[in-house]
Amino acid sequence: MSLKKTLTIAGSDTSAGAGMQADLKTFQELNTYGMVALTAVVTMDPETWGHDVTPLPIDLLDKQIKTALSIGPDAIKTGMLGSEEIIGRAAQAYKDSDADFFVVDPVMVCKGEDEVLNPGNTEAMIKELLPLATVVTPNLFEAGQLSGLGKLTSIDQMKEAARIIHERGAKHVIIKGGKALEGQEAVDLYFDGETYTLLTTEKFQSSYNHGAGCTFAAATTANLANGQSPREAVINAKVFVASAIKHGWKMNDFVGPVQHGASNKVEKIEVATKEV
Ligand SMILES: Nc1ncnc2c1ncn2[C@@H]1O[C@H](COP(=O)(O)OP(=O)(O)O)[C@@H](O)[C@H]1O
Ligand SMILES: Cc1ncc(COP(=O)(O)O)c(C=O)c1O
Ligand SMILES: [Mg+2]
Repeated sequence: MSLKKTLTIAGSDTSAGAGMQADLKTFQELNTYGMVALTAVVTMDPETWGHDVTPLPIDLLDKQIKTALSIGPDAIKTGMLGSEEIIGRAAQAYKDSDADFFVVDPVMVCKGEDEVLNPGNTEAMIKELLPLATVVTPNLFEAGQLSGLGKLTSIDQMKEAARIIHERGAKHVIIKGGKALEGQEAVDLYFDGETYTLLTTEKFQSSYNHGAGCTFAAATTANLANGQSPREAVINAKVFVASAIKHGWKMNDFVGPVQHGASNKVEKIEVATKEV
């Protein structure tokens, strides 16, 4: 049987835990043929690990998308897009493709929420990406922005945010409580337009989880391409990422990436589900 093809439109994280590197590693672990159209390159200052984002020329992105679409991806994922123009290109790429699935990881900032957002990007994601999304995978902060509710701190607020994001066109919404939601467990909320389901694992160490979000969305993309329903795809993506976080490792004094292959090679973490 031939492999399903998965395409990420995303940035390069030179430290290789997140971004298109995480996507490709995950696509490979989950038995798809992973492809990339690169938007930007993120480099780090070795002394401070301060991030520097260098966008690629837009015509180079256009050429990559044209090449990748000619190969025929079955599912497309977006990661760091960075500008309204690129958000528009990602939306158009999905429309121009024959892909059946579009997974939008609405990356707004790399880590934390202390950086200034570009409000134009959020507006463009709401207008151009959400109406096309098979699944959208915001973290707590991004869900607050996409819903317009601001800071979210409870499951009830996450449900309200998921309802609004669904109303804005995303067919399936998963809000990652993850490391940001208080408590002993890592809780994500899944909404399919009818039912709210909590997906829960133990909360593992939070120091070495760089790339968790990208890995989760990439696993969802590969699972959809391989025929899983959106519900199965997100549950199994959480198995994949929770295992990767448990076995995350210290890279240097600043960062530790998840271990993308842990679910296949070390252990599979169980995910509990509960309707709320
Ligand atoms: N410390 C942790 N232990 C277990 N799971 C976690 C932990 N931190 C995040 N996760 C899970 O990893 C996935 C990615 O979430 P998160 O790290 O919040 O995303 P992002 O990297 O986009 O901010 C979610 O399924 C979340 O619940
Ligand atoms: C290129 C790129 N994309 C996406 C992200 C977001 O990563 P995460 O999976 O931690 O949300 C980062 C963070 O460093 C990045 O460098
Ligand atoms: Mg993220």
